[in-house]
Amino acid sequence: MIPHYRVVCAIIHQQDKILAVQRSENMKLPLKWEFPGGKIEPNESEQQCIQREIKEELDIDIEVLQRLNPVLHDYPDFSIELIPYTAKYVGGDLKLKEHAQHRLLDKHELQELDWAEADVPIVEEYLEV
Ligand SMILES: Nc1nc2c([nH]c(=O)n2[C@H]2C[C@H](O)[C@@H](COP(=O)(O)OP(=O)(O)OP(=O)(O)O)O2)c(=O)[nH]1
Repeated sequence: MIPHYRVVCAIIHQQDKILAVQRSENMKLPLKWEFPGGKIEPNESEQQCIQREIKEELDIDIEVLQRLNPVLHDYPDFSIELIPYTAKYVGGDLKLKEHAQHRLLDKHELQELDWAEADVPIVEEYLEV
């Protein structure tokens, strides 16, 4: 049986820009772009998870806004339910703890990145909102 993960990610707006982060070479899905977030821990709500992960990975504070449609995706060695939330940057200096780099992009630039496969439908839905 391959593992299944429930993962929450945040589409964070900072003024008119959206934050994307690139996975490091030593992570799974190396160098793919994603929205910051991570696996839900036992007894944790989706909103608690996203607040915790954003603090751990980026050391910034966000206000969580709206839940978008989750995506189910099968990678060759694991499967995920990826649950996106829109969010607003509220403060703190961004420090990357795990990722290779970050970019703040205009909405129309999002499709130029090499996204993790599970993120592709999320980017597409977000561009329609
Ligand atoms: N955080 C995040 N993870 C994503 C996205 N898209 C996507 O396929 N994933 C995958 C990558 C990871 O395997 C998993 C999220 O787990 P995680 O962020 O806690 O990853 P991790 O550090 O545990 O990674 P690893 O140690 O297992 O290599 O979901 C996304 O947009 N955001």
